[in-house]
Amino acid sequence: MTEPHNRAIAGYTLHRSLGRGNTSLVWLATDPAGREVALKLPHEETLRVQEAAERFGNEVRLTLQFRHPHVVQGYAGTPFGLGAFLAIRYYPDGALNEQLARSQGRTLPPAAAIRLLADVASALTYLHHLGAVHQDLKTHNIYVDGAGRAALGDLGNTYFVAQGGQVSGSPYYMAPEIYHGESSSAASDVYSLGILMYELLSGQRPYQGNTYEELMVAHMTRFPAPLTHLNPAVSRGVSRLAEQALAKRPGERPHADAIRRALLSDLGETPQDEVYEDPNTPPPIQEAGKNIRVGRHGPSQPRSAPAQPEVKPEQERSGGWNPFKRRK
Ligand SMILES: Nc1ncnc2c1ncn2[C@@H]1O[C@H](COP(=O)(O)OP(=O)(O)OP(=O)(O)O)[C@@H](O)[C@H]1O
Repeated sequence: MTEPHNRAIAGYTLHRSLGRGNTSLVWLATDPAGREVALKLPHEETLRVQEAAERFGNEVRLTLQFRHPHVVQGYAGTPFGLGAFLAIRYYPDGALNEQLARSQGRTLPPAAAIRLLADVASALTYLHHLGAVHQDLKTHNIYVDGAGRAALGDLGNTYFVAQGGQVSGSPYYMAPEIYHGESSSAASDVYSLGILMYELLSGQRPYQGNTYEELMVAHMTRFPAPLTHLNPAVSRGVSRLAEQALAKRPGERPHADAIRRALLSDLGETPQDEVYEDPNTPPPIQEAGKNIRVGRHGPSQPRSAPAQPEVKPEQERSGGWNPFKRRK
């Protein structure tokens, strides 16, 4: 795909367009250090509309601020203005929804799916530890590397709960309380993770609908078939966990970290505590048998107030009916 661009970012060489989202056009580029990156350039329309510009700025700031092995790594960026951009890690296979589309309906082997889910649960554990909510967990926003490890991206709608932010979400993944008009929370992210568990382990989303209203009714009133019925290779424990994540009442859902631990146990591993670096103190010396540091965790700088994320319709990229028009 070669799409025209009229903005050059000093030090970056653009090679080809990787994809187009609602907010930006994403290029494969070489950065000043000679590294291949995915370079997000906001559309002109994004820069013109204040809410959209703030959403992009929010994504830039939080992506550069957060450091976690399962959150897409940000390298450099400028949040606002004509020179706005975000350089992030490049994933040659694209987003998970694109990878799944290429697999033509074949489900991932359960162990591979559970590994991805544990990685995403780990990313959510980190965000929730910081007091943030992602709000837009879905296959479009997950990237998988060549080793089969997942990272959560697209922090445009992420905000710190204590500071407030606009509620948003994608109808296939949105928790019942969000349909009711309540605020997002760690529990509503966990609900979206429950949807993702169904999707990756059974090959289908648990709730279907031809309109926003049908989806709303499904999320609020229906209960999906046990995952073990849809895929006998899924363990009872994981099947039960997915049901708990989809509890209608937010207070009845497990925390992301409990899901992470249960998924790792299902893989036969002993889950360790995640340790997050305090950016103001030097890293502690790790003792044998104690907590394992799994990466450069913790914000890379003291947290600053994020811009209020924009709430806007999301494009249905596959064409046809667009259930995302009625986003909250
Ligand atoms: N890090 C990456 N590595 C490889 N491809 C990427 C990467 N980031 C984005 N892409 C490609 O670019 C497309 C558009 O990216 P994305 O959905 O993040 O755009 P956006 O406009 O910022 O988001 P939104 O549509 O949610 O506003 C993706 O579907 C994917 O094909």
